[in-house]
Amino acid sequence: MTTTKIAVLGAGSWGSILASILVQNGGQVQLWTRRPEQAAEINEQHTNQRYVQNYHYPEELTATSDLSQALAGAQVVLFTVPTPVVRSVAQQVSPLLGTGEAAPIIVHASKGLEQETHCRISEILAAMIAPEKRQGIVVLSGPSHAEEVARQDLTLITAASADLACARQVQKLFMNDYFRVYTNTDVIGVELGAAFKNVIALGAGALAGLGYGDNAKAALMTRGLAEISRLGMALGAKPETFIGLSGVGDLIVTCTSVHSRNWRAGQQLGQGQSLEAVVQNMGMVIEGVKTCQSAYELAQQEKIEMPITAAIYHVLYEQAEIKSEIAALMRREGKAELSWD
Ligand SMILES: NC(=O)c1ccc[n+]([C@@H]2O[C@H](COP(=O)([O-])OP(=O)(O)OC[C@H]3O[C@@H](n4cnc5c(N)ncnc54)[C@H](O)[C@@H]3O)[C@@H](O)[C@H]2O)c1
Ligand SMILES: O=P(O)(O)OC[C@H](O)CO
Repeated sequence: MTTTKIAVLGAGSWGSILASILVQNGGQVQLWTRRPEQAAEINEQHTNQRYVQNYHYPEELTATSDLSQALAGAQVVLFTVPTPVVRSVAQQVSPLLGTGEAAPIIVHASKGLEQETHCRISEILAAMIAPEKRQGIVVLSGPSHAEEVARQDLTLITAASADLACARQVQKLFMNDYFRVYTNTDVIGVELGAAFKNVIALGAGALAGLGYGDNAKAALMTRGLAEISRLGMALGAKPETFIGLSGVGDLIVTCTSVHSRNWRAGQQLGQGQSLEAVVQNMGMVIEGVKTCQSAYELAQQEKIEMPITAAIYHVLYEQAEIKSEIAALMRREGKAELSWD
């Protein structure tokens, strides 16, 4: 069996742990970080303390701050940088890729929408990397906190692509006894479920920060899923994708786990901290903050009712009080639960 050469771009919590799985599964991995001192820590100490505490990376994992070295001969290129920088990283990557037979499969595992354009990440990658420089584009998504994957807790995710053969290749690369991957062809649904659940998780954290209980959490998740599905379907997603791993699965984990940066950010907002302080103190990406603006604007554009997303937008971008937004949501006129009733 030949070894697959893989470049993982972005050495934060998710990129470094996905790189670790790929090495454990026999891949030859180059992990790229823009910071040479982080590459040195991973190569020499086999740690990445700022992002994943108390974890020892496989000694075969090599990190580099040289992008051309990371990409040399790569058959698979996995983007794991935060959504706001995907475009600029892809712009640096594109000239360094081979063409035809030498073109890699492009994979991404980021969860957001570009704030200014509302683009999904696969749309950004397709725009920045010419068709002859890629075999296909695959999205990896699902309920998966890096901290739990690091301790080899059981994790199930989805590899979605319009090109099912590429999705299957990526599935094979990642599958092992604790990490199970399903394929899906609904790229739009998988990417939108991943992006929008982060917005709802901010709300779930805010409820917890204010002291609300499990009834409120379940209500928010259920009505949040209704919003995600409504907007997702208007944008071309298949409804069944939202009851899968990248939909309700990821919504559950992000709205209920203390590992979630989005949930923790919401909790801190609920406890009265300012958004600026929360973002500054997190030190890691909180995708839901910027994606909330895209979701809000897309809902207006598509004329889709998304009252929870709108309430979160008002809190994040218009300095609304969380309690007044909750009161306004509760006082909305009575509705039928299902839109077809
Ligand atoms: N952490 C998780 O458990 C997890 C799980 C699934 C998906 N994701 C998604 O993966 C993506 C990355 O998340 P993360 O948790 O690894 O974030 P993180 O904040 O832990 O790490 C982000 C990494 O990107 C790097 N980076 C930032 N700007 C950059 C730039 N301009 N050029 C190059 N590198 C840059 C940072 O230095 C850092 O190493 C997000 O979209 C997130 O939603 C995360
Ligand atoms: O820490 P979060 O909130 O970015 O969530 C991480 C993953 O998306 C959970 O599946």
